[in-house]
Amino acid sequence: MADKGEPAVTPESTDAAVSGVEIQLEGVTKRYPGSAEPAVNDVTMTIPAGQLVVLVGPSGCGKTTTMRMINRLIEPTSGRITIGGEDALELDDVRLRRKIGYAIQQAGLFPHFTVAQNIAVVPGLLGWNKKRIAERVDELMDLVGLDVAQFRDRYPRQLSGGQQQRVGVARALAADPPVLLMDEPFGAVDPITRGNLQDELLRLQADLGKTIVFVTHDFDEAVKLGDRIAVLGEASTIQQYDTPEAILANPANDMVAGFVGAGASLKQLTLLRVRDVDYPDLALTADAGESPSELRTRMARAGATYALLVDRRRRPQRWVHVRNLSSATSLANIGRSVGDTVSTQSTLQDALEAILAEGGRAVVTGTRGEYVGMIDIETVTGVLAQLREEHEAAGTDGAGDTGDGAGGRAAAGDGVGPAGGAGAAADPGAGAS
Ligand SMILES: Nc1ncnc2c1ncn2[C@@H]1O[C@H](COP(=O)(O)OP(=O)(O)OP(=O)(O)O)[C@@H](O)[C@H]1O
Repeated sequence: MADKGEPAVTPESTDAAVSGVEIQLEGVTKRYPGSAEPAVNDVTMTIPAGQLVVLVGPSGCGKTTTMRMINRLIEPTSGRITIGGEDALELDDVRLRRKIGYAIQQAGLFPHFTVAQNIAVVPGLLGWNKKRIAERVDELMDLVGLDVAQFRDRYPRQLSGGQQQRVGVARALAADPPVLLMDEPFGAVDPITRGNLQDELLRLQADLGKTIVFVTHDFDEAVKLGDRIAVLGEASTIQQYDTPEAILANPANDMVAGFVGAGASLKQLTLLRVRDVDYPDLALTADAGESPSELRTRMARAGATYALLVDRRRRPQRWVHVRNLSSATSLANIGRSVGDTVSTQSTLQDALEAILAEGGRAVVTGTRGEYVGMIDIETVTGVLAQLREEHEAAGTDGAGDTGDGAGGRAAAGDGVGPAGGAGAAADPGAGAS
């Protein structure tokens, strides 16, 4: 039988060297002239040093206004903002530019400046010498994945949207500020480029450990990027400020639940990887050199209906059913090929897709593509149940999707092998490999 033990959830820690500083907003309000209602009303929040905090909320709720008060592009009407303990209002322009990088949608590049000149803007304002600027430009282009020789002297119009965004991020990082403000920086690019830019930002942040305030109205982007998410309502009132896991498991109110949307439990699966959970090593493996009769004996002894054929490097090749063996003279060409596999690096969301495509369980491969185990629907639903329990114990009642439908299906098949095959459910003890 498949192992029904509680899956251990052990998300890896992200121990970047922190170069960021804490930002505090205390009772910050912005009233635009002529408006009866404040655009931002009495916001108090702490953005911890070295974390990526996402401000997310509906259009017009005041996200941009809140962010732009941090770098004083907008002056607060009242309240206090400190950056690394210093009052933002008391920072002069030079210190402000050194401390805070700023990246916006469509990059906001100067069209008549080359890539290098765009990246060099802040270092130039700070009075760096030419050599130091040139070195920094090269270093940053490399950091954001732009080939120096190819792109240095191009103009923004000669770049794709994604390349422009990379230049925008490089420019924001130019003076190595501890704080980075990013206002929908990936809002104007196609979904694939957007996913790549998000991955790169996560990679960069793992190295840089900046304090990043990131504005978006895309909740999925917030879940993917945020160490913490602030869900904002009208006039930037904070509806919930917590980790993505906690918000997905326990939306604080109907507004947050609406924003989280359907499938909240399933979204949590993007936060965990296969290597974070216990998946059983259940398949009985064989290589093509073994004789069919030997394998049949081993399968009978283990009570297995299916065996997994692996190549010399233990990479999964095909599933062989016990009934394929009676007439076979060799294992070379029998069975059917292993379908979607997942790696230990895959997210549980990707694993779930493979499990569903494979009818209940999927083969897990290690870093060299070798067989390391099987992950099944019970493992995934067990993780969801455990996350829910943890968050229910910690907080308010969950308002999201419970994922019970998938849990109901999980009880159906215990056999090891390509589920959906008639023999799969009758596989009592495939423990050996
Ligand atoms: N310069 C301004 N003068 C007057 N009202 C403004 C000004 N800038 C923004 N507002 C108003 O303040 C409110 C908040 O705007 P803000 O741009 O901060 O929202 P947002 O959440 O960033 O919106 P979006 O997601 O659409 O960019 C809106 O009602 C907007 O109309």
